[in-house]
Parts: sequence; C-alpha cells; structure tokens
Amino acid sequence: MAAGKELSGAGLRGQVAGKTALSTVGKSGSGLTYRGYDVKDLAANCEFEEVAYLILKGELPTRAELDAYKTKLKGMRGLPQALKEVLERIPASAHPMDVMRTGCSMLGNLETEESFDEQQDATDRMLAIFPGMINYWYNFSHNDKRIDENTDADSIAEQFLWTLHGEKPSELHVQVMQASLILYAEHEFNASTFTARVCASTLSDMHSCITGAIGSLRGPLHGGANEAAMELIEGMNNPEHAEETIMGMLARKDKIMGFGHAIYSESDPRNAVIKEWSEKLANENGDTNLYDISVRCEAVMWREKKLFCNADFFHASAYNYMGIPTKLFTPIFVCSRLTGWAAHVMEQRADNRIIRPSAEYTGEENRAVPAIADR
Ligand SMILES: CC(=O)SCCNC(=O)CCNC(=O)[C@H](O)C(C)(C)COP(=O)(O)OP(=O)(O)OC[C@H]1O[C@@H](n2cnc3c(N)ncnc32)[C@H](O)[C@@H]1OP(=O)(O)O
Ligand SMILES: O=C([O-])CC(=O)C(=O)O
Repeated sequence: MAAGKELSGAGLRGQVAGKTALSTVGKSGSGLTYRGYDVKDLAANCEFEEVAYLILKGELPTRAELDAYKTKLKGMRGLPQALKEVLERIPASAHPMDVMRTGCSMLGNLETEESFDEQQDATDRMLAIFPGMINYWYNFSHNDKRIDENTDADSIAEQFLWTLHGEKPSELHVQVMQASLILYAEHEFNASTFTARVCASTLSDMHSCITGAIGSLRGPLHGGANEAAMELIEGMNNPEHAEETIMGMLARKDKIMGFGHAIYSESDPRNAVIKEWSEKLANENGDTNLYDISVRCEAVMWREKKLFCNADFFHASAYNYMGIPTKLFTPIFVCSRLTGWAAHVMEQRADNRIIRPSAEYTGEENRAVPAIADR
C-alpha cells in the first residue's frame, strides 16, 4: 500500500477537524471513495444523479428510486422570474463564479430554507437549477439571447451542455460530463466543503452555506485551477513549447496550476479517468494538439518535481474539446460539488457543535491607550 503524505505545518494540515461518513481521500491503497465505493467504479458505471443520490441519501438508488429522483429534478429546473431579472443585470465582464454566488444567494431570498426539514428539497432545487442559471446569464450577457432552461435534457450533465449550446449534445459529450460531475462531487474536508461546514455549524441556512462554499471554490488554489490550467496550456503551441514553458516556470519557481495536492502524495485518482476522456475527445476532434501538450506537461512535472496532475488539469482540455468557454469551467465544478457540500451540511447539522478553533497570539503585549495627541 502507498504511504500517505506527511501532513504537518500551517493550513490545519493533518489536523482532524471532525468526522464524516461521506468519503475517504488518500487513505492508503484506496484513493478516493464515496460512501465506500471507489470513484473510478462510480465514474465507469453510474450517471451523476445516482452518485448525487448516494452522497445525499447514503445508498445507491434502485432503478425506480433513480427514475423518481430524476423526474423530481427535471420538474425543478425553472428559474424564478426575479432570479432571471437579477441575472440579466450582471454584466458580461463578471466572473461566472460571482454569478453563481449571487444566483445562489438570490435563490435563498426567493425560496428560503425555513427549517432543516427542507434541506433535501433546497439541495435538489439547486442541483436542478444551477446549470440553467449560469447558462441563462452566459447566453443573455454574451449572446444577447434569453434561453429556455426547461429543455428535454434527461440528466444534469445533458442539461448543462444543452442550455449552454442551445442544442441537444452528442452522446459522447454527455458521457464525459457525467464522468466529470461524478469526479468532482465530493472530497472530504477540502477548503470549500470546510467553509460550508463552518457556516452550517452556526445553524445557518443551506443557501448561506453553499454561497460561502462557492466563494471558497473560486480561488485558483482550489476549483479555479481548471481555468488557470486552461490559460496555461492554450498559450503553448506544441509539446516542445510546453516543455520549454514548464521548464522556464519551474526555474522561476512559479506555481503550475492543476498540479500537486494537499492530501494525495503520488497521484490524484480522478486524473486517470478524466485524462482518458480527454484523449477520446481529442481523437473525436481530430486535433490532438491540446491533449498532447497536456501529456507533455504531465511528464515534465513528474520528471522534474515528482508533482502529478490533480483532478483539474485534464479537465481543462476535456472541457475545451467540448466547446465550453474557459470561464465556465469552475461553475461546472459547483454544479457537481453542491452534492458534497450539501451532504456535509446535513452531516454537520445532525451532530453539531459550533466550529470555533483557537489562535496562537503573535501580537503586542497588553498596553495602555495613549492620548490621541501623544500617538
Ligand atoms: C480540485 C482541487 O482543488 S485540486 C487543487 C487545485 N489547485 C491547484 O492545482 C493549484 C496548484 N497547486 C498548489 O498550489 C498546491 O499543490 C496545493 C494548493 C493544491 C496544495 O498545497 P500544499 O498542500 O501547500 O502543497 P505541498 O505541501 O504539497 O507543497 C510542497 C512543495 O511543492 C510545491 N508545489 C506544490 N504544488 C505545486 C505546483 N502546482 N507548482 C509548483 N510547485 C508546487 C510547493 O510550493 C512546495 O514547495 P516548498 O516546499 O518549496 O514550499
Ligand atoms: O481536497 C482538496 O484539498 C481539494 C480537492 O481536490 C477537491 O476539493 O476536490
């Protein structure tokens, strides 16, 4: 079994900050599991709604339970008029993660979670609405078009692509989105999930917890890394240029987005899955240059630094091959991770104590306030 990463130092690394039954990350020999199932197994055999059901309710659904869950979600896709009006006022120059944050918060004003009995319905509504919400704003602000979010899409994966591009997506693209949403769904006490749990521990409402989590996911050290990775690789002309660029960045001690991980030591188990899909998309596309560039970056980073691709790196090329604009990459992560966040909020609520750590004080010793004329 692979040895775990040595975890110590700043950033609460290695500290157990609570309990969870939702997932294991980097446990020796196990990679990543959701409620005991290997993420690779789930990504190969399930659709996202099955995994969302597993994470939120504890067990994989039967066929009848899955059908009922998907029917429920499909019936909840409509955007409230007041939310549409808010989305229409957000400029095209806004970052879509800020649109997600505002949209989620606005929904919390319109459809407030009045009691914890409503936590599952509040979560399902967000799962159903988020893909159409971000693509409503994107199409309105960028293409001057009011889309109909009530599509015939059979799944959340299909709904995202359909509401973005305005047409039924190909089977291959839906399959890739299914896998991507599954890979991103849950990851223990990462920064955004921990944000959601801290908020939940004050007995706040679900929309506040998710809004805070979106803000934490936005940063390039976390979910924003898929966009940053795309910005890096799109500036590379071919694999040789990729090698040169990475070597230069390493010499300058630049951080290379999409590499490394706070918990995993040798690999991120999600990478192999999305890398394979990226290769399939490259072959379908006929131009494999972006994939070849990504593969060279991976090889150079491992050779030079023993740093490996995390979940984000090959998502960049995969999403790009599907014609998804770079700035919508992290919002897709939100549409998926919402499941993990909400399940953690529910878990926190079920066994709560307010999260309030202590700080080591490094400031001044006690002193008297001098008169303002003497300062
Ligand atoms: C879905 C996700 O959120 S996955 C993470 C997405 N984020 C990224 O891809 C951003 C790039 N990666 C990073 O910044 C980091 O690897 C993080 C934030 C993911 C983890 O941070 P840490 O736990 O502090 O990293 P770790 O302790 O393993 O770092 C060890 C050394 O490797 C270096 N290192 C780690 N990642 C990278 C990287 N991507 N590029 C260059 N150097 C790196 C660190 O600077 C550190 O060097 P030092 O000891 O000289 O300071
Ligand atoms: O666990 C982390 O620190 C970051 C991560 O990979 C995730 O949230 O998916």
